[in-house]
Amino acid sequence: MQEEDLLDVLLRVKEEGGLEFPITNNNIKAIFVDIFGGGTDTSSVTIEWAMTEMMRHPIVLEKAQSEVRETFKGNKKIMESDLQGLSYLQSVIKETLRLHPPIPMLVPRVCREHCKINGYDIPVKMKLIINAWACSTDPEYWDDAESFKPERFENSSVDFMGTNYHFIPFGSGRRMCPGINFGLTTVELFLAQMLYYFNWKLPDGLNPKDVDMMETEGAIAAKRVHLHLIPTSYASYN
Ligand code: HEM
Repeated sequence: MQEEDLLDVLLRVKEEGGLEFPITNNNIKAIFVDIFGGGTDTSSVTIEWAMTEMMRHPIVLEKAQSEVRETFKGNKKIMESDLQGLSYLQSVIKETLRLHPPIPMLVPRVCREHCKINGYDIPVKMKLIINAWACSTDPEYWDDAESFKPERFENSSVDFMGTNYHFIPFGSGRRMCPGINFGLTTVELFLAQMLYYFNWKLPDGLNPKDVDMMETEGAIAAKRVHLHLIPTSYASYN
């Protein structure tokens, strides 16, 4: 029997009925709009920034590529179920999300209780915007905060599950990103495949230091100028 996908499950639950709040077709459509809206740009932007930072830091690229090629030596395909033990690549992804959180200002909040922060009174119902990027690049919490150093996450317990407030690329609290595992797996699988199957070069002898690092304006911090790279097939995988 064919496995059910998410749409099958939602339609089945709707048909079975018996829920206190029945699911409607409109609810199902809204869920898919949310998933596509929340899940596409965020993941693709993270992949592009990760590749950009690796191209700017050839030693990091070499280390991540060696890890992937060593782990999958002789494999023709890399499957999602094989993604274990790529600890350096995971540090590269964390460091990418630290410097380039795709939604740097998170989703706005409304204050439920009066509070005081740094001497400022925040009244009830005040709209608040949290700058996740400022948190994850704050020199008070991060050594050499503006440098791309995946090694800082090796042997470190800091993670992005929403309780280390200096690193919240997926937000925190009840509106935290529900797609965190899906997003991370997509990014990791894509990067592992790119590093495994291809060698990468910047075009026209471009110096790594000269890669454009400007961001677009808006809710999503994408790369203003897309990264252009030249891939060559890595023959040893077959
Ligand atoms: C690298 C990938 C991703 C990043 C960095 C990311 C980041 C975020 C952030 C920062 C928020 C706001 C959280 C807050 O304000 O506390 C958010 C919300 C959300 N994300 Fe993601 N996301 C990613 C992937 C995904 C994926 C793959 C999906 C779905 C398949 C998804 C679905 C959503 C949804 C539905 C919300 C709104 C949640 C709500 O308002 O209750 N995200 N995401």
